[in-house]
Order: sequence, then C-alpha cells, then structure tokens
Amino acid sequence: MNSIGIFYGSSVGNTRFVAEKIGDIIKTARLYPVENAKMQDLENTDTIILGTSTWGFGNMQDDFENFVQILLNADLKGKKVALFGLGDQYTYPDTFCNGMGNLYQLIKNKGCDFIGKWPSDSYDFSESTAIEGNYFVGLALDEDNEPDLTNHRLTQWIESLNIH
Ligand SMILES: Cc1cc2nc3c(=O)[nH]c(=O)nc-3n(C[C@H](O)[C@H](O)[C@H](O)COP(=O)(O)O)c2cc1C
Repeated sequence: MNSIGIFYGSSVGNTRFVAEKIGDIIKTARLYPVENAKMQDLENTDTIILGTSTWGFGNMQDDFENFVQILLNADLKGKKVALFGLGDQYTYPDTFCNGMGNLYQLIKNKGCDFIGKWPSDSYDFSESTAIEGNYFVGLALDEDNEPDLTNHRLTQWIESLNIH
C-alpha cells in the first residue's frame, strides 16, 4: 500500500493548520510534526508531503534544526515528495517562502521524485528561492495576507498530486 505522511514544522500554528487540512482531505495520511519525527517515519513513507514556514528572513521553521540532518541521512530514493511552504509576501517580498526553497535545495539531489510544483503568477513578491522558472517548487500559501485563498489553492494542489 502507498503510505502517505505529512511532515511539517510550525511556530505559531499556520503550517500546522494547513497540514491538518491536508490530513482532512487525504484521510489515509499520517501527520508528523518534525520536532518528533524519526528517520524511520520518513523511510516507511512512500509519499512524503513536507511543509515549512519561513522565519528570520528566509530560514526554515525552527523545528527543522534537527530534522535537516535526518532528511540528509534518510534514504529517499524513489519516494514521491510534495513540498508546501507558508510565508508573507507583502512583509517579506524578497524572501517569500524561502524556507520551502531551502528545503528543496537540501534534498533535491537525493533521488526523490518531486511532485506538486505550483504556478507563481497569482502572487505579488519580488524574490524567492522556491522559484524555478514560473513555478514554485511546491505549494506556496500566505495565511497572513490571503487566508481566503488557501482552501481553493489547497484543494487544487492536492488534486494535482494525484496520490489518493
Ligand atoms: C519574524 C518573522 C520573520 C518572517 N520571515 C519571513 C520570510 O523571510 N519570508 C516569508 O515568506 N515569510 C516570513 N514570515 C512569515 C511567516 O512565515 C508566516 O507568518 C507563516 O504563516 C508562519 O507559519 P507558522 O505559524 O507555521 O510558523 C516571517 C514572520 C515573522 C514573524
């Protein structure tokens, strides 16, 4: 069976809120806050949905501090990976969702199959390390300024993943 896990880090609850929403839609998915997640959790999961917010002008959320090493050491070959990131495009237009960009850079050469890139044209920002061409490397969400768009973006994105 294709196991699905949602791994996330969240400081004030926005990424957790989104992770739980994804879990409501993909009923078979297990939720893993990265502060407690183990390498085995990653390696036992076929489709990894991985979410971080951005803090301190472009960093991943704090709970990734230890999890970064776990991600680097884990065997992710052949796994599907879908990234999502939360940020604030108006206050931080030069580092919008850079946390997701950093996450992508960290694991992009680990042999996983990235799914769920997302068009960037409906956002208003100047720079992001999460951009490749006209697409974000995963779903970008802005709960600070556009919470009303989250549901629609999320359902479209999950449909595009084609994993359940
Ligand atoms: C001090 C601070 C720094 C932030 N830095 C960035 C940033 O560089 N880029 C960005 O897109 N968002 C930035 N944000 C916005 C957060 O990523 C956003 O509020 C997010 O929804 C928080 O999610 P969380 O509660 O899951 O951690 C920052 C917010 C704060 C308070």
